[in-house]
Parts: sequence; C-alpha cells; structure tokens
Amino acid sequence: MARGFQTKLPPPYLKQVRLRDDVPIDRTRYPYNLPLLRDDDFVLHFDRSITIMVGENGVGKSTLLEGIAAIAGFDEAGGGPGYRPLDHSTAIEWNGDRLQDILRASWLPKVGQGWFFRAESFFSVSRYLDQAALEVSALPPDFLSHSHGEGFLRFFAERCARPGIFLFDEPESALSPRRQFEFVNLLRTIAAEGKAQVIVATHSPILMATPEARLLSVTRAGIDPIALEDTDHYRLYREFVLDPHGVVEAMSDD
Ligand SMILES: Nc1ncnc2c1ncn2[C@@H]1O[C@H](COP(=O)(O)OP(=O)(O)OP(=O)(O)O)[C@@H](O)[C@H]1O
Repeated sequence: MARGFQTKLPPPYLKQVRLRDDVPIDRTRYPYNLPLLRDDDFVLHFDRSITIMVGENGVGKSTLLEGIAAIAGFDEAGGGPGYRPLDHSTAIEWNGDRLQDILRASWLPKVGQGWFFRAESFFSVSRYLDQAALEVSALPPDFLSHSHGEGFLRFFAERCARPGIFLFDEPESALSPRRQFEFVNLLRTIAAEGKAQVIVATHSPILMATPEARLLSVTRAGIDPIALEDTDHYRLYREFVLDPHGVVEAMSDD
C-alpha cells in the first residue's frame, strides 16, 4: 500500500465537484469563462471507479482535469503529490489549476495519492523521476529507454498498481490501437481490484468501450452520461470503417 492512503471504502473517492457559491467568479477570464461552467449549478458527479470523459476539441476536458489534479494536490503539468516537474515561476498564462479556487470537491475519503498523466509532459516527468532517483542513489525507473507507447504503458501499469486517484489526459495519443486494448485491460483490472479511482479524457472509441466505465459527454452546455453508440466519435468512426474513402470525400473541404 502507498504510504498515507489506506481505506476499506470503495472507489470512487472523489464523489463530485461543483461550483462554489461563496466566492465571486470572474467569468471574463480563462478558465472561468468556459461555457461549460456558465451555470451556477454546474456539477460533475463520479459514481464509478472509472470515469471516461468524451467531447469535442476545446470544450474543456483538459481544463477540468487540470482543476481536479490541482484539487488532488498534483501539479497541472502532470505527476503525483509533491512532484513539480516544471518550473512555473515565469508562466504568464492562466491554467486549469485555477479552477481549484472556484470548485468544491466532495471526497470519501480524501485521497492525496495518485498521478496525473499527460502525454505532453511524459518526457519531462520521466526525466524528473530518473533525476530524483539518481539523487538518492536509487535505480532510476528509466521509462524513456523504450518506444513512446511502450514507456507510457509501463509507466501506467507501474503507477496504477498503487491505490489512489489517477487522471489521464488523452492516453491514447502514445498508443497504437492494439496497445489501447492493453490500456483498457489495465482499466478493467483497476476496476476489479477496487483500490483506485481513474478519470480519463479521451477521443478513443476503444477506451470509451471500457465496460466498467461511466462514459460522460462533455459539451459547452454541460456534462451528461452517454452510451458509447451515441457518441459522435463512435458514429463517425463507424461510418468511416464502413466506407473509408467515401467518408474522406464527404468530409473534404473542396
Ligand atoms: N491556458 C489557456 N489560456 C486561455 N485559454 C485556454 C488555455 N488553455 C485552454 N484554453 C481554451 O479553453 C478551452 C478549453 O480547452 P481544453 O484544452 O480544456 O479543451 P479540451 O476539451 O481538453 O480539448 P482537446 O480535446 O482538444 O484536448 C479552449 O477554447 C482553449 O482554447
């Protein structure tokens, strides 16, 4: 068991996040201006150990994950509690971590263990882990001496064997379709073991098909449960597989 987190209670540990009603919200500025957060009664419920968020580019899935990561005590750039893989001191942009100021989280119990996986920071996080191990004369995990996808899967498998809350932003970006099925198997193992909560944002219909997962549709209007077969992603891929050349022609700009 990871130090600091042991519970007999089943996941999901993070039950919901909702907008606070006791702080003013400046809706003119990112991330507070996301259309998704327009309603004062915005609420995101988690009712299974695996939650998969799906939605068009730009609706705010990554921003929400950054906000949840910050609430859990993880760096917005990725990593676990106490990891600071990037120096943010010169950052001029506002990021999703600012959502922690306007969101109220309900936990049972509160979990501070876990990891925020981001494809774009995998390299710097892996370097950071190697460096941290070398500094204490430990064996570096060396996730980078593999292909991108292999290193990523090894990383997931190693981290997710521990209890905690795990956040994944588009994990499929490093994975071939076959490896995505391995990732689904990993999610299924996590669900069966009942010691961890996982929240994934994805565009992959393969990941969305994880049987144990609650699939949530994220749109500018809000967040609602959805069936795989009702997602735009599934419908478009289905049309494509049935008639790839015809669909490419139909979608062409000319
Ligand atoms: N640091 C930032 N400053 C200002 N606006 C931002 C910033 N990061 C993202 N945005 C904007 O916020 C909106 C939501 O972005 P976000 O990356 O959360 O969407 P997403 O649903 O994760 O999209 P994708 O599927 O492309 O990853 C987009 O309109 C984006 O342009």
